[in-house]
Formats: sequence, C-alpha cells, structure tokens
Amino acid sequence: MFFVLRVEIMCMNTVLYMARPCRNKPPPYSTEGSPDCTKSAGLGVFATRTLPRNVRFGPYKGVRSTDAVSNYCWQIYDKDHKPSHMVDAADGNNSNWMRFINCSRHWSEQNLVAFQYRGELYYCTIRTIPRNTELMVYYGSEFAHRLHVDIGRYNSPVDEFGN
Ligand SMILES: C[S@@+](CC[C@H](N)C(=O)[O-])C[C@H]1O[C@@H](n2cnc3c(N)ncnc32)[C@H](O)[C@@H]1O
Repeated sequence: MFFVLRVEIMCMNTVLYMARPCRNKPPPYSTEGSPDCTKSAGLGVFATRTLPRNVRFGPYKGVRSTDAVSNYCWQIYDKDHKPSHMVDAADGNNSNWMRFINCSRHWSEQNLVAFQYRGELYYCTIRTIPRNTELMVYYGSEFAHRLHVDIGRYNSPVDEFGN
C-alpha cells in the first residue's frame, strides 16, 4: 500500500530544522556561523534525528505555472509522461518547507529522490540520514546546471573534495 508521511509544521518542529549550510566543506556540513565558512547556498533543511530509508515527504507545495521562472520549480508530467505544468515554490506564502531543500552536487551527498504521485511531487529518503545531516535532492540536470553543479562529475566515483 502506498503511504506518504504528511509532514508539515509537525515535521519541521520534531524531525527537521533549518540552517545555513557551508558549501566549501565536504559533508557533514558545518553551518554558516563556523569560522571557515565562505560559501553558502542559503537555507537548507537538516535532520534533527536519524531518518530511515523510504520516508516520504510531501506534497511539494507551490503555484501552478507554465514557465520555469524560478529555481523553486518542479516539472509535473501528465499521464502520457508529457510535461504538463510547473509547481513553483518561489512565493514563501504559497509553498511549504520543502522549498528549502537544496540540490546535491554529487551522488554521494544525495539522500532524497523526487517522484510524482497523482499529479503531485514528493521526496523519498533513499538511504539512512544521520541526525544533523542536510537533506539533499537532485533537481535534475537543467536546474542543477543553473546552480553550476558539475553534471559530468555527478556520477563519478570521486566527489569534488576528492573523497
Ligand atoms: C529550492 S531553493 C533551496 C532553498 C534555498 N537555499 C533557500 O534558502 O531558499 C534553490 C536555491 O537554493 C540554492 N541552492 C540549492 N542547491 C544549491 C547548490 N548545490 N549550490 C548552490 N546553491 C544551491 C540556490 O540559490 C537555488 O536558487
């Protein structure tokens, strides 16, 4: 049976928290207050406690649109797998906490996968996520490219820190 954990305010208070992750250090990320942080990707979402694999979050809330005008958009497909519309979470008043989840730069830091169910977008954990780890999903090559994620190296065995 398909089960989706509906996590809204409850989840943000008990399972997840928001912080500004550093981008110049390998995971686990320190936050912006740390002395050696020079790069930030804005706010991100972190696990307060260990999350098991296969936890589903959603749906991703936003405004329906036809163009990908912001970096908070997900493409929704129709039953024939053709692009239908975008769900755009750029407006903080018409979206939910999922808009704060950042894009992974390498498969080794990706811990969520996005999937569509009945016309809406959800995220699912694909591995155990230890506490204080940032939740990260791959946005897809088009959006990742906009964020200067090196798509050619995304699947390489070695991450950008040489690990
Ligand atoms: C869906 S939002 C994620 C939440 C965002 N950090 C915030 O504070 O609102 C997408 C934006 O986050 C930032 N971002 C997400 N992933 C990133 C990454 N891997 N590298 C740099 N910036 C990233 C970019 O500014 C992007 O436009």
